[in-house]
Amino acid sequence: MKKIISGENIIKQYGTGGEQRKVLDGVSVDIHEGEFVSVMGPSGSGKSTLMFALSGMDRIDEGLVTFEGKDLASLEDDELADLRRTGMGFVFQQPTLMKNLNILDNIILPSMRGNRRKAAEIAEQARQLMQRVGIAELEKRDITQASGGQLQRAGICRALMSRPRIIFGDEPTGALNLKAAQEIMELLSDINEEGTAVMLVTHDAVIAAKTERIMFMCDGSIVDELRLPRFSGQDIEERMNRVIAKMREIGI
Ligand SMILES: Nc1ncnc2c1ncn2[C@@H]1O[C@H](COP(=O)(O)OP(=O)(O)OP(=O)(O)O)[C@@H](O)[C@H]1O
Repeated sequence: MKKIISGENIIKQYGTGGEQRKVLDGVSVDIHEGEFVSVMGPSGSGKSTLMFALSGMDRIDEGLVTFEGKDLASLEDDELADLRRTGMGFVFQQPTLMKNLNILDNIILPSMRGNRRKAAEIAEQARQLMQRVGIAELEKRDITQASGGQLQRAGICRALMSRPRIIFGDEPTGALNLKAAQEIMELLSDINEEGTAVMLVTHDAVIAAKTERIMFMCDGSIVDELRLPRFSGQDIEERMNRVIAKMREIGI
């Protein structure tokens, strides 16, 4: 499988002078086309920092991160922003939607910037995505008139507008109730099955157990990894037990 993102010996530190602390301490990781990956680990172990480093949201101090062979450090800020906008999609715990826009406009807004496609074409694509994720009827609604799960679906539509190669999700189900979280995971799994790689950061063993490759982080390093077959919807308990057993083995 072709690599989409490759990180080699990534070091990221925070602080100044003698107070510097390596939050990523020489992490190497590859994400391949179509992979469904999650990152688990204790709070503060560096999961979000790793996601920010691999997606170019944050500059690293040492090491190398490439996206489809392109060294992110060689890109100017606007080139990096362009690459993120066209090649990557982001889904956070709370979708950052604007209060003065309806849901459709929120979804299409980022696509209107620097895009030569016609507005009607962009809106049509957004409508198709809304249909696809089951929120077609919410087009004109204000964001205060939708549930957390519906807003997260809108956030996913927005992330999919550029037809990204990879979706990064930082606790994308963290603010949702169990049913909405399950539905969002099913949606991400379907999107992944259609060919988009997905990388999630999660604290939740049930979420991680639905992915196919779980990386475990501890103190700024990836200390272990568990590979699982594609989730069929049947064997969640056994998968969770494997995740939990691995966490016990590592001691996290
Ligand atoms: N901008 C920053 N400045 C200083 N320290 C930071 C900054 N961002 C993160 N850190 C520190 O880096 C460490 C790793 O943070 P990170 O958010 O990557 O952890 P995490 O594993 O995602 O944690 P959580 O599960 O709690 O979200 C933490 O100790 C955090 O306080």
